[in-house]
Amino acid sequence: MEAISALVLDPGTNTTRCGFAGEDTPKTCVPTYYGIVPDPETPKYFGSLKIGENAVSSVIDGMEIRNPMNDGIGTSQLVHISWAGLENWEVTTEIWRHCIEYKLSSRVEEHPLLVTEPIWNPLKNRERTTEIVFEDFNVPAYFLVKSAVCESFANSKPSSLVIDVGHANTSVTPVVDGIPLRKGRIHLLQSRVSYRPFSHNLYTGSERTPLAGLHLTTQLRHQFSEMGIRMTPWLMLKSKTTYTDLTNPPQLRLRDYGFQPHQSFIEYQQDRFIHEFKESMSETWAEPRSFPADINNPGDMLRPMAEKSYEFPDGYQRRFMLDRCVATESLFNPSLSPKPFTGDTPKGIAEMIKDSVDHLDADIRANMLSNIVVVGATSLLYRFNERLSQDLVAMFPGPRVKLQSSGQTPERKYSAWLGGSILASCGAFHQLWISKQEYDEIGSNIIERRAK
Ligand SMILES: Nc1ncnc2c1ncn2[C@@H]1O[C@H](COP(=O)(O)OP(=O)(O)OP(=O)(O)O)[C@@H](O)[C@H]1O
Repeated sequence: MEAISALVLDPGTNTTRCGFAGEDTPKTCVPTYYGIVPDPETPKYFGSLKIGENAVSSVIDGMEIRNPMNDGIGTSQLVHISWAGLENWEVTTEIWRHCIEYKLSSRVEEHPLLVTEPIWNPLKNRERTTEIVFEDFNVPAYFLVKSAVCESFANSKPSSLVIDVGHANTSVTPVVDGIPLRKGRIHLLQSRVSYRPFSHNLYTGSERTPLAGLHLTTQLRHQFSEMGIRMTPWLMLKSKTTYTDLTNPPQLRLRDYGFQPHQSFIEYQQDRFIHEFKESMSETWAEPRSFPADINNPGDMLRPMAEKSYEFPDGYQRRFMLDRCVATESLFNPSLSPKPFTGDTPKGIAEMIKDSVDHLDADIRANMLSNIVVVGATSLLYRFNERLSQDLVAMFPGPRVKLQSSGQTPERKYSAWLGGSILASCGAFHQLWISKQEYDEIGSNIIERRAK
């Protein structure tokens, strides 16, 4: 009889990844953003849900685009408008179900399920996730693992300082022997497994900042609108004429849908070309001297920065040089963000890492600094690691700072999923699964007892 492989679900802010344990990449990667169309017939969600790449890109009258994640911990934006406290979990459940049952064509009740979570996930969310997998999905067995632990395993470095540069967050998590360190204590992956007890007085040090992919998108959006660029998404254009003079743009020929799509839908579609710009044009400033105050007069550079041309969806072509680095520079130097922060300005990524390392027990500091694992899709920015390494070497001149990142794009993007896939398929992990029977006996708090 063919063995039933476990499923691995890695919910991120931008996309939710799912696939079978033991494989190298997730079978599916679905947007975590969803559409909601007002529909009096479906009061459960206060509208009908549209989940998946095609659904959220369909032009539907009144469809609003939302994201059930807020702050990376599975709470909904809806909470902020205070009329649908629990709807977020219902939507989250539907997105997970869509990944497993629709995209993987799998019967979820037949597979053990491993789910990844951020280190800052609060207990109520961990318990809610446990309820969903046992009550709604009826899985035979389940486990919840910290993303940073998965990422350390995916990079064959169970002791490492994991830097995850994602969509809504960039986080730093020290992991020692597969155990993430947080708030003064070691969070044991599972008490029954004999992870080596750690005797240091550790009161460190997972930190996070919103300086990540979404921040870059916001900064680029601001930069483009300051330049006077029309932000018309591809999907809404009937045809385009190429032009280079912003003062004399050709008339736009737009598709006529018979209605005006919802503003959130338009912005979601604008994000598509902004993401493309980020991925193909943006570059990280990694010169020995600081980023020039006047980008039009940069002075001497170690190596000249190539000019690159980009065509916006409406046909506007523009050459970009140092302005390709303005948004990315704000990841390290947030006070230079083109769009200022409304609240306190966060610390730059390198400074955040320094805070985390400074709180580490002196015994392990050097080990962490020479085992820095950089993951997350935003870390794919051109010269990102070079810049990060440069800043960290300046901050820690003594110890040997060594960054490690996979050269393979999927491994960098899906690192947490891949680590989950490795863990869930290894024999020793089998004793960790929480069974349905254990859940029935103890309830959702089993997660706190078995997977801290
Ligand atoms: N090659 C690239 N260069 C720069 N940015 C990229 C690249 N590829 C993807 N991104 C950006 O990375 C972000 C998604 O990162 P990732 O998939 O790690 O996030 P996530 O896991 O969904 O979110 P989070 O970890 O914050 O919960 C998006 O903002 C996307 O535009």
